[in-house]
Parts: sequence; C-alpha cells; structure tokens
Amino acid sequence: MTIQRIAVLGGGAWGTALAQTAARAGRDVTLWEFDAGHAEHLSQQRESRFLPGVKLEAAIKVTRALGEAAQNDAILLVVPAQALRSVVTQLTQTMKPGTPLIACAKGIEHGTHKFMTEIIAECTDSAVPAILSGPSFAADVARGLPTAVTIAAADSLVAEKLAHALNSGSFRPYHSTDIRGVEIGGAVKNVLAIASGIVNGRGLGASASAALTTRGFAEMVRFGRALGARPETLTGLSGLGDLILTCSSPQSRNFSYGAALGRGEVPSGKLAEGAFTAPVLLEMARDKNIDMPISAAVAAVLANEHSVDEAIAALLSRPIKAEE
Ligand SMILES: NC(=O)C1=CN([C@@H]2O[C@H](COP(=O)(O)OP(=O)(O)OC[C@H]3O[C@@H](n4cnc5c(N)ncnc54)[C@H](O)[C@@H]3O)[C@@H](O)[C@H]2O)C=CC1
Ligand SMILES: O=C(CO)COP(=O)(O)O
Repeated sequence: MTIQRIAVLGGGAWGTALAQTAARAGRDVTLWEFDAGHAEHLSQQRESRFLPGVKLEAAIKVTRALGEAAQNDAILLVVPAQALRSVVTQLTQTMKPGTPLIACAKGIEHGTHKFMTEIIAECTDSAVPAILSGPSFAADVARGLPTAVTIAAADSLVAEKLAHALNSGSFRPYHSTDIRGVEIGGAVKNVLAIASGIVNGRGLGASASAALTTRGFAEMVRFGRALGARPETLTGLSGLGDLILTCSSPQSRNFSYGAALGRGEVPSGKLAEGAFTAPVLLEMARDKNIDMPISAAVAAVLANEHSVDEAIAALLSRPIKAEE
C-alpha cells in the first residue's frame, strides 16, 4: 500500500518541519497539536510559534482531534520524549491496526529506561513501530535546505516505504532495520551536545571541542555496542552525523543549553532533551557497567553535584588509559 496520508503529532519546531517535508513530498498531511492555543495559532496564522516565519504548505490540515489524525496511513510522533507515552496511549484507542508509528523524538523515558519504539510497542501490539533520526535542524528542513536522515523499522520494506513517502528534492531519508542503533544515537548525542556547549561557553577552545566530541563518540559506541546497535548505524547519520551537527552549532538547543551553563548563565526555556536524558543515561550506564565519563559529568552538573569547573577538572584528572 502506498503511504499517501500522513499525520504529524506535534506542531512544535520539528513537527512543523516534518509536516512541511511530507507536504513537499506530495503527501496529504494532518498536523495535530495538543495545546489549544497553539493549535488555534497554527490554523489561523498558518505558522508554528516554534518556527516563526515558516508558512504552512497548503496540503497541511491542522486538527486538535486525535481520532482524525489516527485514521492516516502513517503517523509521525513529534512530541517531547517524556510525553510520547501519553500521546500514544490515547492515539491507539482509534488507530487502524498495522499503522506505522514513527517516533521522531530523541530521548529515553524516565523511570522505565525505555527507548521511543519500546514505548510504542508497550502501548499497543497492533502498530508498526519505526524511528526517524539524523542530523536535521528543524529550521533548515523547513526552509528546504538539503538534509539526510535515517528511518528504521524492523521490516526493511516498511522502512523503505516510509523513506519513499517522505523523500523530496531536499529531504533524503536512508532506510535501516537497526531501530535500536538509530534511537541510541539520537538520545546520546543530545547529552554530549550539552557537554560540547559547556566547553564552548567556558571558552576552552577548538582543540578541547574536538577532543570532547571524539571521546563522546567513544561513549556512544560503548553504550550502543552493549545494547546491540550495529557499528554502521553508530558511524552513520543518526549517530556520528547527528553528534557532529549538534556538538558544533549554537543552532542546537542542547548545545546552547550547555553554552549557557558554561558561561554561568541560566539556559533559555527551550526544549533541550539532553537535560532529561542525562540522568537516565547515567542510570543505564551504571546498571550495565559502561564507562561514560562525559555523560556522567553532564548529569552531575545538571544535578548540581559538581560545578562546571569541578566536572572539567574531574574529566582531565582521570587516570591515563589506552585509547579505545
Ligand atoms: N527541533 C529540531 O531541530 C529537532 C527536534 N527533534 C526532536 O523532536 C522532539 C520535539 O522537538 P521540537 O518539535 O523541536 O520541540 P518544540 O519545543 O519546538 O515543540 C514541542 C511540541 O510538543 C508539544 N507538546 C509539549 N508537551 C506535550 C505533551 N505533554 N503532550 C503532547 N504534546 C506536547 C508542544 O505543544 C509542541 O507542539 C524532541 O524530542 C527533539 O529532540 C529531532 C530532530 C530535530
Ligand atoms: O536533533 C537535532 C538535530 O538533529 C536538534 O538538536 P537540538 O534539539 O539540540 O536543537
């Protein structure tokens, strides 16, 4: 079956950018937003408050009725990671069996340690869980700048169909069956982007940034390997690709969040998923005995257990070891 009717749940920056992408790819798009005021703004102004200046494509219909969104051929879930479970729980009450549900959030659930597609699978056994992730700033995608991402599903044909459904002249999805690898990259890179932002905000220099990103990648690989991710996924778009993007640009909210901490300022209230992921990642790493000192340092700073300077000093005074 061709995927023609696509619902996007979440009219924030990324949901709006993906709705634009799907519309440009020739799909009929329903954009659902849970906040009444924001939904009103989206449908009256044809613009998201989270992505000002981007006018919604004509093929996008805005709704607040989850039942209406549930009737589509595929559904992109673009709400924050910690809100995914409540949205999917409501959605599955009216959804058609066999509908692909594509998680687009980057994070791990607090308390349960569940990845996004695990939450979907727990909420319903009649959906087809999938994940979309990669180096892609909403503002770039919404402007139609060239972007490549990875879409993973257990069935390669499903992943391929989803990739075709979203493919346009400027948006190029690759497909994969390594769901876990793709979701690990997206979740872990956000924590490392906060660390990179701290290095930048503290003025530690370009050499320190490169070292941090490289050693951060070593943490992502150790964590990914322990949880069954494929090496080519970790070195691919959703792993190394997204790490490079968000560790190097103030356009990243996670990087900016860290930069504010590094400067001794209070971060803006914008969504920085890494701040939610850091403590969970640390718990999982400890449970599985995985060495993740940079992620642990971020979690310690966020929990006010260490100042930024103490965390940096602790990282630099670790025993000399072989590079691995
Ligand atoms: N902005 C970006 O460039 C990218 C974001 N992402 C991921 O997409 C996810 C969403 O991020 P953004 O859209 O950028 O965030 P945002 O802050 O721009 O928008 C969040 C959206 O979620 C909705 N929302 C908030 N709480 C909710 C709840 N309890 N139930 C239902 N909806 C709720 C908001 O109304 C809004 O529509 C995050 O996990 C982020 O890591 C992934 C790739 C790129
Ligand atoms: O995930 C992203 C780009 O791939 C967006 O990063 P931020 O959430 O840090 O803005």
